[in-house]
This record gives sequence, C-alpha cells and structure tokens, in this order.
Amino acid sequence: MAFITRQNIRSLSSSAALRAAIKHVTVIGGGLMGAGIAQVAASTGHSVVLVDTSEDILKKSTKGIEASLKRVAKKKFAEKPEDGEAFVQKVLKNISTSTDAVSVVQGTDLVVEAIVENLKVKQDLFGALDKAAPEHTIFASNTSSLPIADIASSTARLDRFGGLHFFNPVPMMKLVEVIKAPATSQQTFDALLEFSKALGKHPVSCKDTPGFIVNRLLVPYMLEAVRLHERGHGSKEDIDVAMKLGAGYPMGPFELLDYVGLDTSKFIIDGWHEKDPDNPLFAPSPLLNKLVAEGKLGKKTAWVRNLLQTQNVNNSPENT
Ligand SMILES: CCCCCCCC(=O)CC(=O)SCCNC(=O)CCNC(=O)[C@H](O)C(C)(C)COP(=O)(O)OP(=O)(O)OC[C@H]1O[C@@H](n2cnc3c(N)ncnc32)[C@H](O)[C@@H]1OP(=O)(O)O
Ligand SMILES: NC(=O)C1=CN([C@@H]2O[C@H](COP(=O)(O)OP(=O)(O)OC[C@H]3O[C@@H](n4cnc5c(N)ncnc54)[C@H](O)[C@@H]3O)[C@@H](O)[C@H]2O)C=CC1
Repeated sequence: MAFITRQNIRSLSSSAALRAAIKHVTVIGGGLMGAGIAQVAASTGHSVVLVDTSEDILKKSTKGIEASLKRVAKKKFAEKPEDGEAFVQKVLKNISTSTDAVSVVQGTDLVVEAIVENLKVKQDLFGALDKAAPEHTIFASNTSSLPIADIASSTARLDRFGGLHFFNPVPMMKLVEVIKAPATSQQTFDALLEFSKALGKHPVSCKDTPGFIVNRLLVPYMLEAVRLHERGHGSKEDIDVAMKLGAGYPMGPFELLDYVGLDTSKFIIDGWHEKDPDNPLFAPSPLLNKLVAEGKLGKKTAWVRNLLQTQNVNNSPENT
C-alpha cells in the first residue's frame, strides 16, 4: 500500500500535467521545417504560435503554409473544393505568429525548436526560454545532428527535454524520430511519442547518438554521392537518375541536398567533422563549401533572395 505524502502528491500532479495531452505548441523557427511542423500541428487541432526573428520572415512562412495547405486540401477534398477552402481557413486560424519567443512560451505545453543548426544559438534560445516557460512545459529540438543533451544543458529542465526530429517536407513525411537523452524522463518521452501520434505521424524511438537513425545513414550516403561526382565518376544528373531508377529512391542525392538546403547540410557535416576529424565519412566537400560561399543554398535560395530584397526595400531610405 502506498502512503500519500505531500511530496508524492506534488509529483503525481506534475506527472498528471505531463500526461495531459499537449494542446498548445510553440514552434520556434519559421523556415523549411518550422513552417511544416506548425502546419501539421495546426491541422491536427493544436493551437500553435510560430516564432521567428522578423515579421517579414513570418509573413513568408504563413504564405508557404497556406500554399502547402491548399495542396493538401486539393487532394483531401477533391470532390468538395468549398470544404477544402473551409479546412484551409480553419487550420490557419489555429496559427498565430510572434517575434518574441520569451513572452509566448508562458502559456505553452510544448516548445519545438527548428532554428539554425548551431549549438550555441540553440543553447542561448533554450536558456532564455527556460526562465519564462511554466514548469510543465516540455522542450524539444528538431536538430538534425547535434546531441540533445548538449542543447538541453543550457536549461534546468533536463528531464523535460527531448528530441523531435521531423522530416522534410513535414506535411508529407510520416516519420518522427523521438529522442530520449540520458536525462529525459520516461513521462516526457511518452508525451512526445503521444504528440507525434496525435500529429498523424509514425514515431520511432532513438538514443541520443549522432544523427539518430536516419541521418547517421543518410548523411554519409549523400556525401559519398558528392565525392563520387567530385572525383569525376558521374554527373549529378546521372547519379540522381541512377539512385531513383536503380534504388527506388523518390529523389536522387543531389535533388535531396537541394531540397534540404546546402547551408544546413554544411552545418551538419562541419559539426561532425570537427568532432571526428579522422572519419573519412564526414570529410568536408569542396563543392558544397564553394556553393554555400556563393550563396547557392538550393531550393531555399529564391526564398532567401526574395526576403532580402523585401527587407532592402523596407529599409531603403525612400521607405523610412
Ligand atoms: C549531406 C547532409 C544531408 C543532411 C540531411 C538532413 C535532413 C534531415 O535532418 C532529415 C530530412 O528531412 S532528410 C529528407 C527526407 N525527405 C526525403 O527524403 C524526401 C524525398 N522525396 C519524397 O519523398 C517525394 O519526392 C515528395 C514527398 C517530397 C514529393 O513527392 P513526389 O516526388 O511524388 O512529387 P510531387 O509531384 O511534387 O508531389 C506529389 C504530391 O505530394 C504532395 N506534396 C508534396 N510536397 C508537399 C508539400 N510541401 N505540402 C503539401 N503537399 C505536398 C502534393 O499533394 C503533391 O501533389 P501536387 O500538389 O498535385 O503537386
Ligand atoms: N532542412 C531539412 O531538411 C531539415 C532540417 N532539420 C533541422 O531543423 C532545423 C531548422 O532547419 P531548416 O528549417 O531547414 O532551416 P531554415 O534555415 O529553413 O529555417 C531556420 C529559421 O530559423 C530562424 N531563426 C534563426 N535563429 C532564430 C532564433 N534565435 N529565434 C527564432 N528564429 C530563429 C531563421 O530566421 C529561419 O527562418 C535545423 O536544426 C535543421 O538541422 C531537421 C530535419 C530536416
């Protein structure tokens, strides 16, 4: 028979709070991944605040979400386009935006971070949020390659910190890797698994190891494709076609690099190379470095250029 003490009442109530379904989600970073995560969370009835560093970026993110929702609605409501339009508007109503992460986390159950792949920047963000968020709030990072424990170390909520690694494009890709770092509590891990299922995704459990499951296999493969091309052993086009038609992949490695973003790919490789400099699988690629230095980031380049142009226009003397 268990005795009820003040201490276990407190822990029972905090575990009940953790078990309660996640309803309000703050997504930080409105780029490729954050916009997709916000879209899927809002589509499944969650109340979402999407945070980024400027109103211009948030406007672009919201436009992107609307366009993606329209694609989903076109298929889902093929017979009844008016229901599709109502669906798009209903989902958009579930999303609000902000440039002030610290103030919006005060009422949130879960923070999902999808900002730039840089340990220090992520730690600074979570360190600030930790002081503002309620005790029950779970923190999760969508990092592709950084240890969850390292990101969590800037907070005092190691037990309520885990990884939620989504795949691009988030509205289409069914997988979520749920990462349990050594200090992540079982309750937090279970809550993240439940949340992934509530999004209609298929979660898999991962340890906090470099690249988790998918990227530990995918990154060396993609880099090997780049090296094969750098050695002059195949054109980018032939390598893509070969992997699509010969291995049944939906995209070839170059098409996928373009889709993921060359900057993010470089952040991942540089980070792993720094930690494991003798591992030939993580050796930097001169071609990738050159393209990133030239600002050629892949599919997102047009988006970034467009945004910079908008910002230049907004900041130009005629507009001030
Ligand atoms: C070296 C370092 C590397 C670092 C890597 C780290 C990155 C990570 O941490 C983890 C990752 O995310 S890795 C990337 C994982 N993603 C993939 O592998 C995607 C592979 N591609 C696909 O599955 C399909 O091409 C795909 C599903 C994208 C598109 O399908 P299709 O090929 O059939 O092409 P479409 O004809 O364009 O699309 C068919 C229909 O799909 C819907 N759709 C596609 N994109 C959408 C989106 N963004 N939003 C909403 N709906 C979307 C849509 O219904 C479309 O039909 P239409 O609307 O009629 O065109
Ligand atoms: N691109 C991909 O295919 C995938 C990326 N990831 C991971 O997701 C994260 C985000 O990647 P992407 O969406 O591709 O990057 P992205 O470059 O498209 O978007 C990042 C966004 O974060 C914003 N941001 C940067 N610092 C911020 C801060 N302190 N506060 C608020 N917003 C801030 C930027 O303005 C930008 O809009 C990275 O950790 C990446 O490794 C994970 C799965 C797939």
